Amino acid sequence: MASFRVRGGIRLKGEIVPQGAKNEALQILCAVLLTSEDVHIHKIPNIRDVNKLIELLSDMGVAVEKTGPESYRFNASAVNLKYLETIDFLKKASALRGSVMILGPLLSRFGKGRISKPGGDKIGRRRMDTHFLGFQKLGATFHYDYRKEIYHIDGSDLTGCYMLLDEASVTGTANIIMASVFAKGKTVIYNAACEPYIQQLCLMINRMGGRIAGIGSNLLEIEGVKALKGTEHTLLPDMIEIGSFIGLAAMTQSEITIKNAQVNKLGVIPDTFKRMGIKLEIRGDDIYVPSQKHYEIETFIDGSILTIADAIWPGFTPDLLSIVLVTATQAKGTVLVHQKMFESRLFFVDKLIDMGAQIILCDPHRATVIGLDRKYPLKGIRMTSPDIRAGVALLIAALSAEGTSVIDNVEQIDRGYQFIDQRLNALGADIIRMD
Ligand SMILES: CC(=O)N[C@H]1[C@@H](OP(=O)(O)OP(=O)(O)OC[C@H]2O[C@@H](n3ccc(=O)[nH]c3=O)[C@H](O)[C@@H]2O)O[C@H](CO)[C@@H](O)[C@@H]1O
Ligand SMILES: C=C(OP(=O)(O)O)C(=O)O
Repeated sequence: MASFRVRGGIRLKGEIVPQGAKNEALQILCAVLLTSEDVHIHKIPNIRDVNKLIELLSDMGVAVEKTGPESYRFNASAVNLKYLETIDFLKKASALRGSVMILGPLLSRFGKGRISKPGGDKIGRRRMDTHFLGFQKLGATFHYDYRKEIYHIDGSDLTGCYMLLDEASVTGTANIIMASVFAKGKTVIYNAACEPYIQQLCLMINRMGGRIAGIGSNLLEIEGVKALKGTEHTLLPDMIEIGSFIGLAAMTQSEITIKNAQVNKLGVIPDTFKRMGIKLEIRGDDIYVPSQKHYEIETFIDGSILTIADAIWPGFTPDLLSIVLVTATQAKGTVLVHQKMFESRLFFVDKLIDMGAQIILCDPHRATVIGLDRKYPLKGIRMTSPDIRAGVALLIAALSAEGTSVIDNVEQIDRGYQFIDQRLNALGADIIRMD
């Protein structure tokens, strides 16, 4: 288990380029299974979850060639379906959440798929009903082996249909889109997730010869095609990393320019941080965050306490609420953070409270933060990173704190943030990785 030793209280300065998006990468990598031709992908982040998925694809027989520092070429013309029967496959697939999205392409191209219960953050119940209900509507049969925790899916003759998803699941929507690209006739998916990464997946499939309409909305229409060809695809910058850098800059009074942020794809993220009083300047496609001693959280127009809550896109992503929460600890004012989607994602606040933050955990979904307005700095402590985003929230807290902190279990952070210690040290931070 690796740890970070962090000396806090240093102001950072400089430019940082966001990595390619983790959650887009996981969808796009699974989509290489849809064709026997080459798929060339750029801006692939060098992070644990993505590397594990690439390794899994390679073990499945996908030819993987690294063509540049952040580029890979994939060819899935010789997928070894026998590998899906092995313990090794089940073990590797269950190491991350994103692996669940190999099911859709396997089902549509080979008529069957199999996967063990996927991993990912332990942030509450993470059901997958939407995925399997969608596959079943297309005509697939589904079987769950409770004892072994293995999902089996079969269906060589999928037929397009109308379906209203029970919830706008992100990975569920990606899976059903990929399952339906070769289905006979038209598939209509209503209540589809429509975040930029899903849009990117649809655009990529259309470049491969797919016929998806309604991209960007929650009503997708997919005309089945016989086959898909190869393509080239560049991932978007990671919006969660961008939001994390905004919070980091505010907390540490740093002057940071986030380069090439594709600002028009960030939805309400910049405005949400602005409502916390953080000054941001959009300069071309960069986000400039000046060094700010104070930032004051707005109230609602009627004077009541601001609530920042997650919602499906175009709402505010749940993956940034831990960052909002930590950033609020040094703001002036009060905010209610409402994590509606996940039920175990706010428990990390006990570490922030130990550091001196004023937070009331109202219930598993809601925490009220009373900002300290820098009257007292947080104090460095030893802590463990419980999940990827809480891990980065703790890192931000440690960077702003007085004294030294140690964060254990930083493998959680490495799941989603590429060389974060080195990249922040390049801006002046003092983070030492201890293996
Ligand atoms: C690999 C990947 O891409 N992971 C992301 C993906 O996970 P993932 O696709 O697993 O998450 P889902 O969108 O399925 O659901 C997330 C949570 O929100 C709940 N829910 C979802 C939709 C809805 O309309 N109502 C509702 O309550 C679900 O029950 C679940 O508890 O999307 C989540 C929600 O943006 C992100 O936190 C994860 O980082
Ligand atoms: C929850 C997350 O990841 P995963 O779905 O892979 O667990 C996340 O990226 O914040």
